[in-house]
Amino acid sequence: MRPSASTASLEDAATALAPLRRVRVDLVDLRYAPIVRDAKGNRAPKRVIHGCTTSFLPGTVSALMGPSGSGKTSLLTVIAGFVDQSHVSGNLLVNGERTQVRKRLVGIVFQDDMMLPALTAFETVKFAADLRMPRRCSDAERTEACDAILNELGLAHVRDQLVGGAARRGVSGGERKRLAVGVELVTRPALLLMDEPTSGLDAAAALSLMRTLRTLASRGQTVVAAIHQPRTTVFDSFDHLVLMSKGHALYDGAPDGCVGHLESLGLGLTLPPRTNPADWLMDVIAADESLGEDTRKLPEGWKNAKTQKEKRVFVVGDSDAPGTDGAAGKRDDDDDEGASVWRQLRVLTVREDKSRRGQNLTAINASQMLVMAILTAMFWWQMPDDTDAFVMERFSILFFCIIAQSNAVVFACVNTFAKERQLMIRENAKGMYHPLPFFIAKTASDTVNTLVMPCLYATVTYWCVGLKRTAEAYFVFITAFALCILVAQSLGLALSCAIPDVQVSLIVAPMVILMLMILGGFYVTFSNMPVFIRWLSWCSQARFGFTAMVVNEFSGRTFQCDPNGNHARYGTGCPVRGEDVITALEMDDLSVGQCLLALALMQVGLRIAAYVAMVVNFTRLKQ
Ligand SMILES: Nc1ncnc2c1ncn2[C@@H]1O[C@H](COP(=O)(O)OP(=O)(O)OP(=O)(O)O)[C@@H](O)[C@H]1O
Repeated sequence: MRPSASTASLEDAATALAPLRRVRVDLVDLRYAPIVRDAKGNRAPKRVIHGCTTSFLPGTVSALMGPSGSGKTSLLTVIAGFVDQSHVSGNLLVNGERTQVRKRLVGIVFQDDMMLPALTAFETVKFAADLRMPRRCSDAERTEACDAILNELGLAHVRDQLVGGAARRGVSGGERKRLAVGVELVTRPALLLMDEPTSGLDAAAALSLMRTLRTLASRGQTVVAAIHQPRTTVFDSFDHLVLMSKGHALYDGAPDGCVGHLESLGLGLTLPPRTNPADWLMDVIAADESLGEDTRKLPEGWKNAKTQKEKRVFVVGDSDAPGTDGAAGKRDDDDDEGASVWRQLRVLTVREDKSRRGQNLTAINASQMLVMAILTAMFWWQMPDDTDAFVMERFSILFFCIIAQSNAVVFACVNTFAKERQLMIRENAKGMYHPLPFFIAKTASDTVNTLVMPCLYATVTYWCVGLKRTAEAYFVFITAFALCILVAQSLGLALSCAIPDVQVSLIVAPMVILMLMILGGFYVTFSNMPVFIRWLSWCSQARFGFTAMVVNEFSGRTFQCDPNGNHARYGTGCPVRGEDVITALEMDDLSVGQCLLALALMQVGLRIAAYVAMVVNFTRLKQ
């Protein structure tokens, strides 16, 4: 890569896309049996790959083809090292060495490519480059490489267009697939694995993508694509075909030899004229699968085939594999890992912020805040501060502020994290970053973005309804409110991280927050709560936030008695002392400072709990 020049030339593209080294992968009787749970909850290994022996060579495009459930995706994830290795047996050889492919040398594109819809095509590739390119690369070199990649993949015209998604139209399906390839190319991987690269694309887009894969292979990349039922043109563009069914290999060799092999088995199989071979192969496999596992003919047919016996299997220790750099040919670039932890933190913080582009300060959010503020102001407008008739109203508006915003924040947090976590799991498995910088970046972004609208609402409400009119009281109120909102959000995040099922966390989180609200002391005073549950109020952020606000609002004040009112609840004296109100509400056991400290500790504790749950649940190697 050359350090200067802003426009990516063809030469730049060639360099940016050429793999760092050439890698040959040999599978020798590779088996994969993950532990699965049945309906009764019993755990047992499930044989997903039954013994696969094949070779993937640099400079070639190989296809793993087979019906749904044949094990194509599983084989790709096993090769990429994305599965629990204790469930894998047999040999996986990389340039003759029994080892896993180094993460920096492999790029994997999943069927459901996950990208952040609010980023542009260039930003998507650039963030990947910032996280994955060698540390010594300058920013200019990264930008140059990204432009070269976009040019090469035919994406220059959508460089500054948003990726988009279901809610917002962005790049087309074909462009999206190519962009997913581009994200992987930033590390110049030797081995590119793709799951269903052409699914959802029309004939022209599918062929164009295949041409791109061929170009990559021509530069020395080893390309392996799992594909279900390709069109004839796509089928013809492969160099190598592995036909699979229910974890068994049915054929392995040149694509044009596959039909001949099946026809030669003596099963009366013949490709009808003017038929797409891929369609016919799927029909033949479906018929064979319907015979049942013990009476199937095709797996046995391949085991006994002459071509199978003649296949040269690469052996352990043979590091002079033809067409590779050999195990000894390891290059310095291999050792240059991606971004440092500080760089990861910086890049992820910027990405987190950009990925929320258009989400926080939208017209809808602002309108929602305005409507809520108008409604609140209407009901509690400018309460007189010298009569006890409005003591109850002061009390209720404080709690309403907490409850109105906490629920919305928790729900938004669970929803947002549900979308982010799959991407995080994938990127973490690819070794793009450590979970800690991701979590810190998320916490920083959450803190800023979550508070803007609720604090605006609380500020407008505070002055409209006529709460204590001093700057100091407002400052305490907004601090208690902000901490309360942040703790509620952290609780939502901790629950999302602890409960891997999104649907369950969407049900549990609002229930927990409602429970904590009831424990806040507004609806039921603490002494009237059932003893067995009263202690839980010490875990309620609403209790601390509400107590801080009540003490802040009422201390040091006196209220004249309304002649028609019943002030007995707040003490016998008249005028009513604010301290008597606090005592009557059973909120005299904690000071404002203690409440704020408790909220701050809860915030730190919940974030730590969320991080631990995230690491335990989401950053293990699993897809
Ligand atoms: N971790 C796992 N736990 C349970 N079952 C698994 C696991 N991994 C794979 N399988 C099972 O292995 C079989 C093969 O799945 P795989 O996704 O590899 O098939 P595929 O050929 O890629 O299918 P498709 O074309 O539909 O994507 C399926 O029955 C799947 O349920």
